[in-house]
Amino acid sequence: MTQPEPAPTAPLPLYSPVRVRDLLARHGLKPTKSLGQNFLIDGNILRSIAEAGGAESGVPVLEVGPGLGVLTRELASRGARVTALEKDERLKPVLAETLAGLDVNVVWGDALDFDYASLPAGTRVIANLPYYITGVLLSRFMQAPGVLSATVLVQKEVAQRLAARPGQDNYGFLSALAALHGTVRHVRDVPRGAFLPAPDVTSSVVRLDFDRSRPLPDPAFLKFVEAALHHRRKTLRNNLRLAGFEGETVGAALEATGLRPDVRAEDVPLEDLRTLAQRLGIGGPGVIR
Ligand SMILES: C[S@@+](CC[C@H](N)C(=O)[O-])C[C@H]1O[C@@H](n2cnc3c(N)ncnc32)[C@H](O)[C@@H]1O
Repeated sequence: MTQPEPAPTAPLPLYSPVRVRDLLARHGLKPTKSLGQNFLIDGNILRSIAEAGGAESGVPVLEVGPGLGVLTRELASRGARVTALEKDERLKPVLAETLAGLDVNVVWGDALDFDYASLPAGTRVIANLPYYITGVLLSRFMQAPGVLSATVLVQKEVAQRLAARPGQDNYGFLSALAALHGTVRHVRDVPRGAFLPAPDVTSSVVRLDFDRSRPLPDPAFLKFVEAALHHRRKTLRNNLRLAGFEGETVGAALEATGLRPDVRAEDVPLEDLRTLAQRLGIGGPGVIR
């Protein structure tokens, strides 16, 4: 009697831990901690990042750090026009394998050296960011006129900082920067187990939408805000003095703005920082919007 043929089993998806381990082993790779290499191994999370980020047919998408290509595949299979920036050239043969048949523009090099101003209008950034350069990258996306939104996986603590308002825990320069460029929405938390290897902390997906109908904030004003919030728990007066402003001038400007002389930097609304900056002669037309 002949045995019935075993039913064909569906191949495991690319993001499954077995496939990810196999890819790494076959290419002789170990994730590099200093490059923030924590690879996603959870299909639900991948899909929710792609969906929340607006990866749709014909949409230009920028991904920083494609890694093994699992998120990249998800984005490209939805028809998005993906450009992916990757620094680790050891991943060349991996991406050649995992992105085979897909039209993805992989740019090899440091994302910190990329010219974000060259991105086409309507670009959506969608990425599981290397955590060690999250802040710098977010500020580059905010300041790139073509970028409409950034949907990114970041440490939960960074997500909280992005969404914080003056007077709240975690409020600081990153929160002010985000508020000056648009809005922040918390999409979901992501447990450590969704990555291989697991990072030390919980992560979150956040979506930042940038209002491109407004001019970009004046760089001098941004510098002023950064200085004002440098030691956020100290007084605003002290921070501005440390930044080189003369104590009496700051005192008079605080009084004229209706702020207490000992107001803590983290409690000052952005509108008041704008008024104060104008009183101190900082920034051009972008200061008041
Ligand atoms: C958190 S992993 C994300 C990998 C993949 N997208 C995923 O979700 O599984 C971060 C990726 O960013 C890459 N990377 C780190 N620093 C970079 C840099 N300065 N420029 C470009 N890519 C970088 C790492 O090599 C890694 O592939």
